[in-house]
Amino acid sequence: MSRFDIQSTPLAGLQRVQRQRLGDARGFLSRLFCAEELALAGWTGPIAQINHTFTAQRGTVRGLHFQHPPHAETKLVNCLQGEVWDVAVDLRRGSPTYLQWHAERLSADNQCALLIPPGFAHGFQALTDNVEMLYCHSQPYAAQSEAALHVQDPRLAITWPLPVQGLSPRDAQHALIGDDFEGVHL
Ligand SMILES: Cc1cn([C@H]2C[C@H](O)[C@@H](COP(=O)(O)OP(=O)(O)O[C@H]3O[C@H](C)C(=O)[C@H](O)[C@H]3O)O2)c(=O)[nH]c1=O
Repeated sequence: MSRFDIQSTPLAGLQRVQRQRLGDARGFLSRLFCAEELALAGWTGPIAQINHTFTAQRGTVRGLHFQHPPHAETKLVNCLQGEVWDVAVDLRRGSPTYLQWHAERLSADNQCALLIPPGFAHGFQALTDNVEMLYCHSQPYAAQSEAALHVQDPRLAITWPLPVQGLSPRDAQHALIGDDFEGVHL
């Protein structure tokens, strides 16, 4: 029995993954990851690292982060507490949807995750206080391969449901996309 309802999005490879809860009088069991099922959605390797983040204040935005090869990664982004506006930006050089973005509301209630393929930047806005996120990464964190875009970059024109706030000092100073920006060469 499938434990995930996997749906495509307008950006090729970016998938909305809804977990199916197995509930009973005590509560529920929900599967976060299944190598066999998620291989069908494009996750073909082992999980390299799992991260847990807590974001205290509604309105806070984290992102837009990505890694260049050889550490370009697939991410499975889960919201286990609260609700977020989760954004992925297609940076794949040559993609017909290059620099386009897509967002999904992820929440503990809707049990939805976003499977983000290599070559995408990721960010989110907390829509509630006390948001907890759990990320599965197919590649290890590699600071030397990491890059980022500004969450309010006019070339992306991402709509954030709430006024952007709480950027980290690092996220606040990411450069805007210039004519020399080349995206991610996969
Ligand atoms: C991304 C990352 C960071 N770190 C270290 C580096 C810093 O010392 C510290 C905080 O890093 P940063 O401010 O980049 O973390 P976030 O802004 O919360 O980044 C997170 O939010 C955005 C939306 C994402 O997509 C990232 O994948 C996700 O990790 O954790 C790690 O040890 N592992 C990691 O994978």
